[in-house]
Parts: sequence; structure tokens; C-alpha cells
Amino acid sequence: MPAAPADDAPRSYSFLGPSGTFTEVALGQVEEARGQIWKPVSNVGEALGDVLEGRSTAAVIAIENSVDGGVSVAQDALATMPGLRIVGEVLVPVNFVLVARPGTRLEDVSVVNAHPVAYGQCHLWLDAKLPTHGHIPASSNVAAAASLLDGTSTADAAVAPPGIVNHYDLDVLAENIGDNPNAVTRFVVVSRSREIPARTGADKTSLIVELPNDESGSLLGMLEQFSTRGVNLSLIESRPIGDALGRYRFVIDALGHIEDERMADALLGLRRFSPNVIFLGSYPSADRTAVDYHSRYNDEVFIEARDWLRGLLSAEPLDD
Ligand SMILES: O=C(O)C(=O)C[C@]1(C(=O)O)C=C[C@@H](O)C=C1
Repeated sequence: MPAAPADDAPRSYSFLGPSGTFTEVALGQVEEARGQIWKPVSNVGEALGDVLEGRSTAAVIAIENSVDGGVSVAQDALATMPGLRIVGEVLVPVNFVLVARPGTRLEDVSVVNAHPVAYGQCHLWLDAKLPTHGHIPASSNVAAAASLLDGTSTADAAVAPPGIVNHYDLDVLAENIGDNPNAVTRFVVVSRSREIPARTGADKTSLIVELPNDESGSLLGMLEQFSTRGVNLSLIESRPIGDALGRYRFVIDALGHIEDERMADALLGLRRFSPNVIFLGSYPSADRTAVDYHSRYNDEVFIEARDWLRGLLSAEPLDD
């Protein structure tokens, strides 16, 4: 295992680069990262590898977009790289421009370079304005834009964040090309620390859960672990496990903290039920909205019920 850095050593944060990405904007919202080392990397796997192997204290990665859904590359990496924990989340409003080399006109564009998640958020506009265009996937939108100028791209244009013109000498062919003007991307801070952020009352718990094989109703059985404890979910997505057709794992965000009795009890239920539960972390939710739940799922109600059971088992004489 890599040696732990000294307490006063500068901390390093890996993020999808180069400079100018939405991921960098997200990192800017992470208080602990201010004044620390920011390390641009080429992809999510490299960012998480940096954390696992001790080259970085933490990584910031995109995990969910309000238009395009879960970022599957990030979900799959978290499912298959044991030892990582989510310790925080931030939300970034996203919108996009189409940029090209100076002098290019919109009608000259036949191939567009874009990160797949950004492309998924702009395809209505692109299909309407450039119906015959082709798409080349990029590692990030800023990398797509930069490659138009360094001679490495065969594309005519790139989808990029609006601030791109502050970094590169490119023409903006169109603004606000996102399909939804209110699009938001959710980013998570991933670390190797086993320390769970303190409970705030406005928390999320991220999990990956597999279902028992070939049991009818097992999806319902998994959901019941949450519903019978009054735990609400804010995200549930299936991702293929990859070893056979029809085998999926579920990526879940549940509202609450592992120290909430109802969440702890749901986790115990999941652990008994599922062949594989990965606890990815409990952390304050970005919108700081207190978790709403019925009073019958208060901590006190769980504690009282446990005391009642203990009382039934004890040899103490009954009170009159
Ligand atoms: O960070 C960036 O700017 C990216 O290009 C990556 C990314 C992503 O990975 O989802 C980030 C946010 C946007 O929603 C689209 C793309």
C-alpha cells in the first residue's frame, strides 16, 4: 500500500482535463481543494487510479447528468475498483457552444468532436442544424476543442463549454446548443479515506447492489429493503455486470446517512439479501435539503423497537 502523505503535505486532486472543463469548475467548488495541487488527467480511470495508488488525495468525476443520465464509465469504474469512497458531491449547471477553427462556417461542418456525455445533451440541436454530421468521441470537450488547433483532429467543429474562447483561439458558431437550458451535471469527490463524512441530516448514501441469481421478484425484494425502512431513492440505474447476458448490478443513491438507524437497517437487510453490496459512501448532499421521511422511521423508533425485543428476551421480571 502506498505510504500516507504527511499531514502538512499539499493535497493533490485529479480531474478530467485539460484546464477549462466542467470538471475543473466542479473542483473549484470543493472547499478542501482550494490552494492545493490540481492534476489534469485524460479519463476517469486515470483519475481514480491516481487515488487508489496514492498519487492523488482525491479525484473529482462526473457521475450523473440531468439530461443524459448516469455517466456509465464512472459508475462502472466505481463498481470494479474496490477501495474507493465518495466523500462529497457538487452540482454544476452545464451548457455548450459549438466552436471551430477561425473562418469556418456552420455549413462547412460535417464532423463534430465531443465528449459522449456532452454529445448526448446536444444531439437534438445537432440533428436539427447539422442533420448529416458524424460524431468523433473525445476524452473531454476541452480536449476536443484543443485538438482542432493542434492538427490532431479530423473534425470540423467541437462541442465545448462557453468559456473555451478564453483558452483557445476558436470561433463560436452557435451558443446554447444544449437540448435543455437547465441541464446540470453532478460530480462526486472520490477518495481512499475510510473516514465517513459526519451526518448532517441532508445526506446521501451511494451503493452498488447485485441481485440474487434467477429469483423471481428479486428486484422488488431489493427495493423493499429501502421501502420498509422509509428510505427514499434519488437514483437507481442498472449496469451490465459483463459476464453474461441478463446480469446487471444496480447503482443506487439513497437519501440519508449510514448513521441514520433506518439507513443502517436497510443496509443490513441488503447485506442479507444480496450476494454483493458495495458501500460507496455517505456524504452531504449538494443541495443541502434536509431528508424528508415519516416519523415512524426516526432513530428513536428503531432504538425503542430494539429495546423492546431485548426486553422480551431478558430474564428480568416484568414491570407491573
Ligand atoms: O468536464 C467536462 O467538461 C467534460 O467534458 C466531461 C463531462 C462528463 O464527463 O460528463 C462533464 C460534464 C458535462 O455534462 C459533459 C461532459
